[in-house]
Amino acid sequence: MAVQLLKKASVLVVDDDADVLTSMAMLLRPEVRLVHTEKNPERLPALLRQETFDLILLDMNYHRAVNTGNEGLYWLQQLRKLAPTSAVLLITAYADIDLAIRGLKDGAADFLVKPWRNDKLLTSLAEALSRRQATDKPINQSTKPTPLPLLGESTAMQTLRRTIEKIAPTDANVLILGENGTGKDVVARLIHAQSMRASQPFVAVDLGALSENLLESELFGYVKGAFTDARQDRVGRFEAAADGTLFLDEVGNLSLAGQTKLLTALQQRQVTRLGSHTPVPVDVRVVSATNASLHQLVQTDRFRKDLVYRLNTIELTLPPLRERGDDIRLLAEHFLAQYATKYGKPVPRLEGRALARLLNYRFPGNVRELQHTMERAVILSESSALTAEDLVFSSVETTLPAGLETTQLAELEKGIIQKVVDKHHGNITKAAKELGITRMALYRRLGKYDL
Ligand SMILES: Nc1ncnc2c1ncn2[C@@H]1O[C@H](COP(=O)(O)OP(=O)(O)OP(=O)(O)O)[C@@H](O)[C@H]1O
Repeated sequence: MAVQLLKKASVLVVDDDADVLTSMAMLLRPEVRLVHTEKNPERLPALLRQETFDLILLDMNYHRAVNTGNEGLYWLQQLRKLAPTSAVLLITAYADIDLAIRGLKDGAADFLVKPWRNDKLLTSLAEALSRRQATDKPINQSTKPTPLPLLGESTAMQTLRRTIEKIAPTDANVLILGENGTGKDVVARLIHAQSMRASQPFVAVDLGALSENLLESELFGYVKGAFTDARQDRVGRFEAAADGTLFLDEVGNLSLAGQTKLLTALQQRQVTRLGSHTPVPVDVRVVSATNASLHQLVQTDRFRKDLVYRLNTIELTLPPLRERGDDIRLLAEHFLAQYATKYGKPVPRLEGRALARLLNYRFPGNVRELQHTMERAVILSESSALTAEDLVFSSVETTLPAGLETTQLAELEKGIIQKVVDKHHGNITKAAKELGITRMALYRRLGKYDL
């Protein structure tokens, strides 16, 4: 049945690598009804106005843009508007699996890791088609992926959920603070889903991943001819989010120049595309998030106070996972069940010593780190019980002896930072990633400890 579906399917492959397009076309042509390849994603709007495809294979990395894959996420969002009935499969490099998972949350049907296995690719395509038929409705319908649940029964999480219920419908701008992986993205989506704008777009922009010169064109768009590569008009994220919610992630990473541009757009409630002189009014609700201490950045003149006031009409702070008590167990069991289902295994029982290890660990990467730890453990576990040995943490584990003094803690932190930075030969981005903190936070600590 799945094979028959595939035979009738029309497939669009979008990748700026001509070799990939050629090999995809060769592989797919005998298996499907029609294959169309496209090297330039900018041409998608025109193409999709004329033709519909059952499946779209979308590469996540484009060489022309900064290689963060966000170009891929951007096009995924566009595809959900341009081709809401198509199932979109992402093609990604192994290192970008997190991004692909984000893509799944944003409505992609599945993802494939390069280099792909041909049989696996065909199976994924067939499965995406049958899922699409089974639901009998567009897979990527509208711009509203169902928000993920915000789990947790700790007092902090219960209060947070009540606050979200209260503030979501108010249209006030919300600033979400919290360490990496504490659930800021989940909260932003929940606010949108519970707001009056829920049927309108939710558009996320990762400001931490945008270089200074891309910032304006990404946020405000451009008109044809604004710069060499601007071959046609393109809307920016502000306009794409019109009447909906604009989620500014990692807002603490904005340069001062970027802050001024953002503030002007928010104050005037309008944007001017690069190369144009005509401002366009836009009505967006802004939800922003950062793991930096914005207030500290304000004190040291690295973040504009007036911009903070624009963003933080309501301020939410997500507690680190290590302060959420029994939520660690609750979330661990949730992820165990989730990944056991995903990988077709029976749900393993969490052994007492494994739980103790989880409760003792600091989780610098918070819920995301717990999630990855559980996924890895499910994949690797070979018995019905998950033992302490099955847990592999992605950063250095520190079991703190009782009664440890603050100075000792600082020494310990210094030692860990030194170790991880050395391990990555001074590569701050990689070291910060392993430590589960932002680059800025790592720089601050390097300064603090004189490293
Ligand atoms: N309370 C929660 N319940 C269930 N899943 C959660 C919860 N909090 C976070 N997660 C999951 O943990 C992962 C990380 O969450 P999220 O991306 O929202 O964190 P974040 O604070 O935005 O991270 P970053 O600062 O790195 O952007 C996601 O997969 C999310 O679904």
